[in-house]
Amino acid sequence: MTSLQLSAKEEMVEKFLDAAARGDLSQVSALLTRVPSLLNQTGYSGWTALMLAARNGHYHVVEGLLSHGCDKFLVNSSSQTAYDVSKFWGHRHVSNLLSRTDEGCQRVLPGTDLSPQENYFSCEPLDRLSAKRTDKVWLEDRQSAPDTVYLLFSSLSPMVSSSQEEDGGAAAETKLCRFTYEAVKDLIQKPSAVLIFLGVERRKNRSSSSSSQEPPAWFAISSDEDAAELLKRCREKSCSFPKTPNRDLLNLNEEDAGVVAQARSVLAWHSRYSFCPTCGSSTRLEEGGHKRSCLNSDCSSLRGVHNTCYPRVDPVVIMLVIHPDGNHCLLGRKKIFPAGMFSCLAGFVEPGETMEEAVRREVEEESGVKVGPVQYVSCQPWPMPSNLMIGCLAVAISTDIKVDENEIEEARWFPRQQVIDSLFRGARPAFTVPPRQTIAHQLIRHWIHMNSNL
Ligand SMILES: NC(=O)C1=CN([C@@H]2O[C@H](COP(=O)(O)OP(=O)(O)OC[C@H]3O[C@@H](n4cnc5c(N)ncnc54)[C@H](O)[C@@H]3O)[C@@H](O)[C@H]2O)C=CC1
Ligand SMILES: [Mg+2]
Ligand SMILES: [Mg+2]
Ligand SMILES: [Mg+2]
Ligand SMILES: [Zn+2]
Repeated sequence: MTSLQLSAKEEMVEKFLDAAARGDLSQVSALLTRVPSLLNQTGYSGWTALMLAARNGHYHVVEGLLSHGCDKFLVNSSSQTAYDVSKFWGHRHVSNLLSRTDEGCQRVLPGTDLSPQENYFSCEPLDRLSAKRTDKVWLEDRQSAPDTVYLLFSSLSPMVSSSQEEDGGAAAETKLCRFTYEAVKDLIQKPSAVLIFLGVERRKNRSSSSSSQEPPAWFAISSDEDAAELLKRCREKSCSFPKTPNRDLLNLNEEDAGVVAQARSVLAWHSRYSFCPTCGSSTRLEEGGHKRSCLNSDCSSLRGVHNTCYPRVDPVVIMLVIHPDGNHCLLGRKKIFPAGMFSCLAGFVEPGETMEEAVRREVEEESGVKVGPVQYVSCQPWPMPSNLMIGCLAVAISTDIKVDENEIEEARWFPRQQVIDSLFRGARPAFTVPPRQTIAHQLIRHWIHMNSNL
């Protein structure tokens, strides 16, 4: 392609984007009829036509672009979708249009913003088929099927392969290494191995007529064989078992992260509950690795249903506390945080406590601030080892800060503008927010978007 042709093409893209930004629906439609490939193009700014129309509140252009089938989940360099942009600039009619995912659901829950909250570790690419966990014959059959996928874990880390940037920079992408039955069957047979049935792949195209064949099943195996020996099984050179899961497991794609959220939590439970918590006897793995039953026939855990036999989940509340003036939020830092980073306060829910009370107690314990209303926003599985992070917004009813120095090094009220600078502009922010994969980041973002039209 000559430079002349290239610039003509670029000119066409800019013309199209300009029409969308100005709200000129007839020009947008005319250009799309001539050049349909313009639909999801980005210009110099990195914004699509949908983002620009959403930025300026042009409802009919947004509607027109959606009817042409444009991709509403594309993001700009600040990781904002068109929906985020319209919410930020207060164009509620446009954000409602962009968030409409299922008209039927909105009739049942009127007024609810049903745009999916996409927290990292929350994606469910597998159908867990929990009813099949007790079907030993089916499980054994799936174990040895040629299309079955195995993930290999060592010390609670999955084997991954990382592609490096060409200039030797940071790891660009981390992928789970997948193995066949033939490649790992010797490991499965070892008595120390722990095997977990994770589920079967969800069919992408449900109407597909080739559905008589079962979709591939996925298993996780934890092995105590030497990690260096295990790595020799992988053909890719760049494979490893990450050493710092809190950091390294955040570079997976969303689907792999969703699978790891389940596998790592269940394996962590096995590694911590080797013996029966009720009587201390040995236990046996059952139900595709989702249950441990006591081998002592007199044990009371064998009578009735006992939660000690099933993988545990620890609920944790995590909250963004908003100042009574509506314009500041409370963030704190632990000593272990990277320099300059502040995050939402968080704490384990205690027995016999509601989520709202846990929010009020933890905030007061850690910062001395009293909290009134609490509102649930979204949640996130956090497999270090098995937390469910329950994300809330909360409104403060007192503002003096007195930190619990055992847990928090510093807590401060941050003005909205400083938070916006940290999230989006980042030239010289007063502080840094946690990475986008954390629900803490998403809660802070949610508050900024929610209030952008005040
Ligand atoms: N995904 C995210 O955005 C974030 C995730 N987290 C996670 O939330 C967890 C809880 O937050 P913290 O502020 O540390 O809680 P916290 O404020 O309740 O304090 C932790 C202390 O509580 C005690 N504790 C009570 N129940 C516990 C349990 N079930 N397991 C372990 N310790 C327990 C221990 O003494 C521990 O040192 C962290 O471990 C961290 O992994 C925390 C902040 C952000
Ligand atoms: Mg805490
Ligand atoms: Mg605490
Ligand atoms: Mg606590
Ligand atoms: Zn027992």
